[in-house]
Amino acid sequence: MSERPYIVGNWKMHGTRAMLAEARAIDRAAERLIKVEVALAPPFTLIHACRKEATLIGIGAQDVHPADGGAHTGDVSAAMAKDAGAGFAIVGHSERRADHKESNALVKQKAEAAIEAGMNVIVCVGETEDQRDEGKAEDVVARQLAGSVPTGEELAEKITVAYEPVWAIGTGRTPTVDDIGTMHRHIRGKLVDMFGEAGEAMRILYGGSVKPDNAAELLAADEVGGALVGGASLTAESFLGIIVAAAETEDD
Ligand SMILES: O=C[C@H](O)COP(=O)(O)O
Repeated sequence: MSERPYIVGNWKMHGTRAMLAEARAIDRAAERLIKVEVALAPPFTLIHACRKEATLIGIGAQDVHPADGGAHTGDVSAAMAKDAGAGFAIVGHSERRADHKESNALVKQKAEAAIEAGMNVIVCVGETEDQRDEGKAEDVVARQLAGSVPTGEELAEKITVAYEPVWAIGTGRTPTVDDIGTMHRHIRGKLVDMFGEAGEAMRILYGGSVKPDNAAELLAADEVGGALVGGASLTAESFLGIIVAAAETEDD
């Protein structure tokens, strides 16, 4: 893959202003960032401050509401997230699909709203353990892609897909490198079906228990263009360990 690896930290519901020091430290490791595209998705409450503290890396939102605005207590629109400093939005994370009963159709609306507001999107897909055990993982991911990813060749460069097997998130368990490669090739095929030639260049990230000590191996899997990192993105030390591993894959 020609593009630099894309390493995105998803802080989930972690972080007060005390965490800004971590964002600053990640940003200051500028010389290592040349070979790697790095971004953080802090909670909404820290987007503006992270954007001010960290000038080199991307800053994004973990979700957006599909509507432009209105009577939606507690929600944040794409335009509001962008105004706070977010350049991209994660949509369809399995925690939102599970905690908030988000359907594929809703995820697609959110992705469309984010793109309409001028942001890029990371659309998350991934099977549960039961679905994998039943041999349904590829079908589940195909349905999620068909239902959640906005189509149109001109949108391809704005969309990244993150494959996150639900059973690997926060568990310390990961699929084998072969299984990741198999699923990423499957996703690539679907993206080419959906976007034509433009689907060849779309980035596909792997997420689920990526750590400094397994990052090199996971990032080397077929069709893996980077990582969506949860727990190991919460300190600069561990996140930088993954970034360094990603940079080293580019040296090979
Ligand atoms: O968005 C990130 C993923 O859910 C992975 O989380 P994790 O690295 O803590 O397993």
